[in-house]
Amino acid sequence: MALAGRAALRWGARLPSPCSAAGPLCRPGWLPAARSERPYSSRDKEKLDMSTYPVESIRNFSIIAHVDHGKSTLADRLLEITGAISKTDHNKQVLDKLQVERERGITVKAQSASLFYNHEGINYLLNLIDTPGHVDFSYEVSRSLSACQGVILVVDANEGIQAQTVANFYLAFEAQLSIIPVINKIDLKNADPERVEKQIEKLFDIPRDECIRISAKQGTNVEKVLQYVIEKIPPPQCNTADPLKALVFDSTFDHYRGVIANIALFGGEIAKGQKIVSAHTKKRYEVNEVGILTPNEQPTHKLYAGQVGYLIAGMKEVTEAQIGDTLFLYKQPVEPLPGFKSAKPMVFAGMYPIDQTEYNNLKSALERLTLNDSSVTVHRDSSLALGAGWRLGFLGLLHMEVFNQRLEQEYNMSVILTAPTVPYKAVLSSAKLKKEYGKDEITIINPAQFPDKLSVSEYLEPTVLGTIVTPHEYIGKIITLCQDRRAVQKDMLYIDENRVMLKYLFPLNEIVVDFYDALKSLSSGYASFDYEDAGYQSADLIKMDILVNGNPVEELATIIHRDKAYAAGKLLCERLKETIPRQLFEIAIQAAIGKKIIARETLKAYRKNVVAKCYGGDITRRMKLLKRQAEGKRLMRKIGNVEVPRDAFIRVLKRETDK
Ligand SMILES: Nc1nc2c(ncn2[C@@H]2O[C@H](COP(=O)(O)OP(=O)(O)OP(=O)(O)O)[C@@H](O)[C@H]2O)c(=O)[nH]1
Repeated sequence: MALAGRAALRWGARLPSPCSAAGPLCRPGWLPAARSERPYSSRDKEKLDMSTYPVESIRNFSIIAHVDHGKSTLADRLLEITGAISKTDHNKQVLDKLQVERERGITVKAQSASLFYNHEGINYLLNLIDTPGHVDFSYEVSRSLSACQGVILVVDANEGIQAQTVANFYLAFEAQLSIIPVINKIDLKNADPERVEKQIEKLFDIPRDECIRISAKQGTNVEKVLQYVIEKIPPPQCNTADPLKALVFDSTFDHYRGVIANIALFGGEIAKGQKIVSAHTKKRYEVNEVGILTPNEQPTHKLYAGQVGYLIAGMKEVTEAQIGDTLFLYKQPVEPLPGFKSAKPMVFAGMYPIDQTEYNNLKSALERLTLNDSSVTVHRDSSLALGAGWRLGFLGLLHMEVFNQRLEQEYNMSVILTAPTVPYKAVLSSAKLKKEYGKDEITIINPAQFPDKLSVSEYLEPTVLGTIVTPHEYIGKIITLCQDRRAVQKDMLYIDENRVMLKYLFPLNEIVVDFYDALKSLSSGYASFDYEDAGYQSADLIKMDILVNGNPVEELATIIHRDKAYAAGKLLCERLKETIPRQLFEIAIQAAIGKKIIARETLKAYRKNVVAKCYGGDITRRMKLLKRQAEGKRLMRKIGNVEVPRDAFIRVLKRETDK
């Protein structure tokens, strides 16, 4: 079932059409004023006429904020005020459609909704694009912004400006969008909107009297937000008389209808039956359906310049509706709009079926899920211990966890994920390797590909510029944590008397796994963190192998900075010792760099008491049994046949053991 359809069933979101309001689905809570402002439709799926909304009446905007500051709650209120959804408890966070979003209370995939609103006698079409707040999904934020002329910047009245508030502000500022600062949660006991206004003025140079104080939860002042949207955000600058120019800013996959592309029209109009061309792939399509999201799909006769909606045109894969692509009419080419930077995977991990007989099912689940999430990269891979699988690239660790959770929940697949690694690089010096790869520099996403030091002139590691916002009492501990993670301080600024913003250059691999957890725990949850790509730097990297009775365990190999190898090797050996069951012979668990052993744990033999029944009488029999047991042990050691149950590796590889 389409996401939109599923959302409608589960949360009762529906259209405020006159007919449905009187029908059996009718619930109290409709806002009568909103009904008359909406273009007439006698049935939900009947096509709407959007020609009554000229460019001047359109406002395209996004809500941006630090995680949990209340974007989705504010979006719900805006949807209620404009009558897009009914005011019931079932309609909490309507734009968070995925099960994982509802369970984790985070927005993963940006969603849009067209709202109809009458202000001072004029009907407006307000296109709201909800965006995710977590750092892993900032790629979604920047592409949502490209379809907007303004943003509502939501800041929690108690927490104040946080790391992602800063990052999101700059995304909007650099895109030259109008910014409406909104201070949310003023109903909280500890709310201090005045302090937050001062922070906004100091950091973003926005006069404090331009901030709106609201409670999205209770609906206080939310109408004022809509008023500001109309007054402060300019309408899009475009013309319906121009040739069609549509920006694809998102796409989803529906099993029945193929790709559904979210588009923003920067010129012209689009309707069913028109032939369109993708500027990126040069492929031609015939439009099957256009419409708006209310937030469910609502077909329209046409979409006009300035409007935001969806398009279905027989595209079979999400890659055909490339995010950032421009669509134009066949034989009426236009200058393509500037595209976006494509999503760059930051974290790679191997993925294997728990049982190899599940390989094909997992393959098709992966294919279907990646159709909906084009930011995941997939390459086939295989491992001696885990069999055939894939190496996947994710935007960050949360993205990896969310993807895994979606595989389990939406496709009923349980998988093994190997230890995450970041994309390292090696500048090759060996002529042989250069010839083999056809280039001088290679990216290493799998420790198995790590080239030997002798064939490399330099290893490089990815870095990020991290922003930390914290109450000042935690600064000391945070600075120690950052230094421990090999980070270099770049800036430090007091945003008010007791809040500090720190900027650090981090090696990416030092923050991907548990940095955020460590930061949260040492600041009692008060410090926030965000980061952006900062290129590569030279690093003393090595490949660390884990050996079990002298045999390397391929999937436990990691690429690591030399200074960190000893501690990491020791930890892995200890963990393995805990997870491998004792056997009839002794097991050596070692961490090694090349031939050099850097850590060792010994798992003592489980000494089966083979002579227990001999009552000390028959010495010959006793000796014979002991000899046989020793032979058994030697044989096992000799062939290195350590019986490690599969789930022992899984427990070591899975991140739960990191804690
Ligand atoms: N007291 C109070 N709580 C609020 C208010 N607005 C939102 N909340 C609560 O704050 C929490 C986070 O709200 P969300 O709307 O999910 O936040 P978000 O910014 O969309 O979060 P992400 O989607 O994860 O980025 C929820 O528990 C809301 O109920 C408010 O005005 N007052």
